Amino acid sequence: MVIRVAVVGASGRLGGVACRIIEQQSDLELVARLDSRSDLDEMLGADVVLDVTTPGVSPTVVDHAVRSGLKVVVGTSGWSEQRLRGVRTLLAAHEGSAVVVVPNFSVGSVVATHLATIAARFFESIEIVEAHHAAKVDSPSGTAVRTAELIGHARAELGPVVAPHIDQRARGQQVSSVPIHSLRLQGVVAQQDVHFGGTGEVLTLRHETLSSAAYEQGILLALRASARSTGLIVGLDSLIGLEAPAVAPPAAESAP
Ligand SMILES: NC(=O)C1=CN([C@@H]2O[C@H](COP(=O)(O)OP(=O)(O)OC[C@H]3O[C@@H](n4cnc5c(N)ncnc54)[C@H](OP(=O)(O)O)[C@@H]3O)[C@@H](O)[C@H]2O)C=CC1
Ligand SMILES: O=C(O)C1=N[C@H](C(=O)O)C[C@H](O)C1
Repeated sequence: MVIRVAVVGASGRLGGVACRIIEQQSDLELVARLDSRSDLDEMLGADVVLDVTTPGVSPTVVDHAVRSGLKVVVGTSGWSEQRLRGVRTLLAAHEGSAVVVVPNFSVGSVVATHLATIAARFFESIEIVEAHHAAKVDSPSGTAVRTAELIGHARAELGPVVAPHIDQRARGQQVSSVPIHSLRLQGVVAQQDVHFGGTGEVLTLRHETLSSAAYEQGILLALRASARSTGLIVGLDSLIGLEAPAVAPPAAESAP
């Protein structure tokens, strides 16, 4: 079966990558390319909508797609736990729909975040430093927010991390108690370091995106999974054989 895909945000950096690789697949057909001048109804001939827009626009795209009976893959950042709660409510009223929210399409990033959730139990001093290209409009990154949320969940029984002097602006923005520091630098694609401080030791988990080619495999995985799934899936974890993050109620919500 050929999966018909509409890309919203097709004229953007990630949208361009997505359109190119979708067109190279025999089981995917790119049926619509939408940008900021498009009418969202242009997505209606598709089976799956890929949203790669902006954090402000993304909820409208998801809402429109789900209410139109389409499945959605969301690559756009900004989907914190709070925002995901709204999707759960929306999906409950639209049985058969699927929303796959992927904070990071890079497999290495998913593995790094998974490792961070393991390390989180062994350190009470944890901070994230993320760096992105200078054109990125949002901060902290969606990946960093998700990583912090999952660290917070992994430490649910241990309590918040220790973040001294957090009232000082240069100490970062806290998400689930974890301070996040954002750099926006020319020359960078994307990088995230999660630092774990212990007694006489520091563990650092670094993931570096060297080019947008890192997103290609994950985009295809998510598109194919969305077509055969119902409910909410967050992250590529369950699609690459890692245990799905426990932050969202898992089994009842996804059926890939
Ligand atoms: N999950 C992941 O692995 C990755 C996620 N991202 C995220 O994806 C998102 C997009 O990133 P990037 O491609 O760099 O951003 P760009 O700024 O390059 O592209 C944004 C796209 O959104 C479109 N757009 C803006 N407003 C609307 C609207 N109202 N309706 C429809 N389309 C609209 C723009 O269209 P126009 O050209 O007309 O303005 C453009 O095509 C960001 O949130 C980013 O963080 C990025 C890389 C990887
Ligand atoms: O804007 C980007 O470039 C990226 N955005 C995502 C994020 O906010 O985490 C994913 C990746 O880091 C690239």
